[in-house]
This record gives sequence, structure tokens and C-alpha cells, in this order.
Amino acid sequence: MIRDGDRILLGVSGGKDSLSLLEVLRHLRSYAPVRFELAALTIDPEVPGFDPAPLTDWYQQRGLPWHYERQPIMEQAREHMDGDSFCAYCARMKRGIMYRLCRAHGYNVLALGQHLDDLAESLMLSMFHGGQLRTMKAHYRNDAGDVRIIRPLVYCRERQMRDFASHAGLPVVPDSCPACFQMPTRREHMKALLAQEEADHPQLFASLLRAMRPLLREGPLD
Ligand SMILES: Nc1ncnc2c1ncn2[C@@H]1O[C@H](COP(=O)(O)OP(=O)(O)OP(=O)(O)O)[C@@H](O)[C@H]1O
Repeated sequence: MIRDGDRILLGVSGGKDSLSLLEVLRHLRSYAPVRFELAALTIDPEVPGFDPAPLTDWYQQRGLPWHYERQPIMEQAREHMDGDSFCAYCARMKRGIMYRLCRAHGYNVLALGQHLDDLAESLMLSMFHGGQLRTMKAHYRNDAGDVRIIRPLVYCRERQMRDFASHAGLPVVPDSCPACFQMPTRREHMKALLAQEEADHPQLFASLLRAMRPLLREGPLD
């Protein structure tokens, strides 16, 4: 996923996954056989109770280039959302900000923190409710062709990220988005369903990963 000379912008929400990925990539930079640059972007969607601002101190202490973007996404959703769920609207708005920052600062790669559990849940949701065999891609190019998107944690389990974040003492910002929080989503339901199944079949996620492999990459990357 990472090539010599890449300039990577990592989206860091302050959750355990993206913060763990930041640590992993920072460490990787010190011994990887390829040279790459790394910067963090945190988007503050200005939702009540969610304060990712302390992350900037952490970036500074580590001498990491960082960007902090504030946008009242929830307020904008109330005015402009049509037919979407708030979460879908928020994700689209954040992705727009990420691409804009990549272009403005010359980052050719956008890194995101989704892991195997996220991909498995997306696959099931897509099959159950969308009638399609698809999930999030591990490595692909955006439609405009100027940014590669990578998800380096796609082979990791969520519980590994939780353990890593806790052992490394990462400054995880609790997710308190009222919209994500209040309603039990289909995704939560799917997570519970997979956990129940995994309790009886410990190889479940290894099997799901094998099934998803052909779906993880899309189109030419060069
Ligand atoms: N507010 C944000 N600022 C920057 N990047 C974000 C933000 N929200 C999400 N992302 C990026 O998108 C990925 C997927 O987002 P998602 O909402 O599924 O995760 P999350 O609940 O924010 O937590 P985590 O950081 O633990 O993945 C994140 O891992 C992160 O790379």
C-alpha cells in the first residue's frame, strides 16, 4: 500500500483505530524499506460533547505535521441533508474535506483506520440490505484519480486495536456524537450477529477475510 516517496495524510478522529494506526505508521517510518511522509488530519464536526482539540498537543509533542479542520457538519446536515442518514452525510462531508486537504498540501495518499471487523460488517450490510457483494476497499484510487486511499488495518481485528490503544496509552477521544450514539444502527446489529456467530465458530473472520479478498482492491493503481 505504501510506496517510495508517498506523502500520506492520515485521518485521525481520535478513536482507538485511527490513533493506533498513527502510532503504527510512525513506527513503520523508522525502519520501512521505503521513504514516506506522514501527516495527520483531524476534522472537528462540531457536535456537542465531542472535543478532539487535545489531539493537537499530542501531535505537537511528537513533532508530527498536522491539520485541524472545523466544520459544523451536524448543523449543515439539518439544512442540506435529503433522504440520507446523518452518518452517511457526515462521512461524505468528511471525505470531501480530506480530498481538499490532500490537494491543497500535495498529499497523494489518504490513509483511513477501518479494520477487518468494519469490512466484515460492511459486507454483511451490503448483502443483507443492498443486494450487492461489496465492502470497503483496502486500496484504490478516488474517482478524480489524484489520491490513493489505503486502509492498512484491514487484516487487524478491532479487539487488537482496542488492546493496542490501551497498552500504548493513546489519548483516545470518546465518541459522543449524539446522532451515532442515540440510535442502535444496523451496523451495531450486524456486529452483535457476527460476535454471536464467532463464539461458536472461531475461524469466522479468517473465512470472511478469504471471501472478501477479491473485493478489497479496485481498478488500476498506477
Ligand atoms: N473526524 C475525523 N477526522 C479525521 N478522520 C476521521 C474522522 N472521522 C473518521 N475519520 C477517518 O475515517 C475512518 C473511519 O471512520 P469511523 O467513523 O468508522 O471511525 P471512528 O469511529 O471515527 O473511529 P476510529 O478512529 O477508531 O476508526 C477513521 O478510522 C479515520 O481514519
